Amino acid sequence: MTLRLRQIGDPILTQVAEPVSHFRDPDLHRLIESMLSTLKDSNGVGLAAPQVGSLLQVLIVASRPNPRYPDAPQMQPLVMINPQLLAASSEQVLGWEGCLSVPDRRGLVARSREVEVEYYTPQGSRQRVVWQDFPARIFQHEYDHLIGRVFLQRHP
Ligand SMILES: O=C(O)C[C@@H](Cc1ccccc1)C(=O)SCC(=O)c1ccccc1
Ligand SMILES: [Zn+2]
Repeated sequence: MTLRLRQIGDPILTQVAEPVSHFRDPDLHRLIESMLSTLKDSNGVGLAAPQVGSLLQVLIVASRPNPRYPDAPQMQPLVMINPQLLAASSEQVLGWEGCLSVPDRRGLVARSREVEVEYYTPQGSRQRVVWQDFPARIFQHEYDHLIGRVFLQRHP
């Protein structure tokens, strides 16, 4: 089922998501399936649960080569539950971003070039990953969604 993508102005996008506590909850797995199909239908490279109305710490990173990042890796969508940013390089890079919740807007955003992340898979196993460049950028964009930050949004 494809879920409605919340747009800028929807208060849920400025709230902080809660950690997942029950990995065997069938609602969690229904949410993950819905996010994967929403991501596919929207042709995005990332998605965070608040964007589909769920204040849970679930995000997906799905880098693929594209006109702005032609050497981006082609990734199977990676579902990350309760992600934690363990380290972020002080070296930052400016790059173009879009947001499925802010249609028709592109913006230049400074992000750490490298991140180290710890997360849980839908099966509940703890993993660590180190990303650079576009996957690192996508992660930081999605991680912002989990703490109620939307790119280019200036709080009045
Ligand atoms: O709103 C989102 O979280 C999805 C967003 C993720 C993102 C794109 C670009 C940089 C960082 C994070 C999108 O997928 S926007 C639409 C899109 O498909 C796209 C935009 C720019 C480059 C490649 C794809
Ligand atoms: Zn976004």
